Amino acid sequence: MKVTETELPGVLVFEPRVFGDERGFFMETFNARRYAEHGLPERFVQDNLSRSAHGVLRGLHFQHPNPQGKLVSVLEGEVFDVAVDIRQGSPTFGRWTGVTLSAENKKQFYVPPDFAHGFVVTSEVALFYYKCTDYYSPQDERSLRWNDEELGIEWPVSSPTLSEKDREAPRLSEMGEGELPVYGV
Ligand SMILES: Cc1cn([C@H]2C[C@H](O)[C@@H](COP(=O)(O)OP(=O)(O)O[C@H]3O[C@H](C)C(=O)[C@H](O)[C@H]3O)O2)c(=O)[nH]c1=O
Repeated sequence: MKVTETELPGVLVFEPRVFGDERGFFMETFNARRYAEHGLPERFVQDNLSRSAHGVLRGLHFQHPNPQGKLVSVLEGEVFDVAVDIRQGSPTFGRWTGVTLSAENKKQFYVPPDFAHGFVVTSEVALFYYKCTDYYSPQDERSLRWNDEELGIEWPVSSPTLSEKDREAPRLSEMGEGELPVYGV
């Protein structure tokens, strides 16, 4: 398995080994012991699957408190996936990193707890599958504006389809006291 670090410490790209033959292919999509060797928690407690059409952007979302780490992948189609460091006091606070995930490249992206996460669909349809290190906690769910100028995320889709919640999300600078995680805590 190939593991690539990004410019944000802890945000990693995984490329699992793929065994192809005349029947098709086989790959292990998760192995707690092996992924823990690269710093991931062994405990993932919830798996999610969403299906979206071209141009749909889900995010930027995070839970605070009770943050979720997410190991994300694409089973059908292609997305541009983004992680944002929102930890107050972090040396990379407000920085983002993105990666193209697709059924074809079979890449996985690890977004640690206390990072905001979102993706936009760049294929006709995308099936988005991910593992979470903690449970969904609706009262802790927060949104961050996808096109916050201070983040400057270079989304490959200029006019995405958003939920009302995401359309109305605040900018990072508009987040109130206690709404953001603190680095090192
Ligand atoms: C996330 C979640 C949602 N729901 C329910 C709540 C709503 O009635 C419905 C749709 O939720 P939402 O519009 O928040 O779904 P997404 O926009 O895909 O949200 C996700 O999108 C970005 C990419 C993320 O990283 C998060 O995992 C998550 O926030 O599913 C649940 O029942 N359990 C869950 O874990």
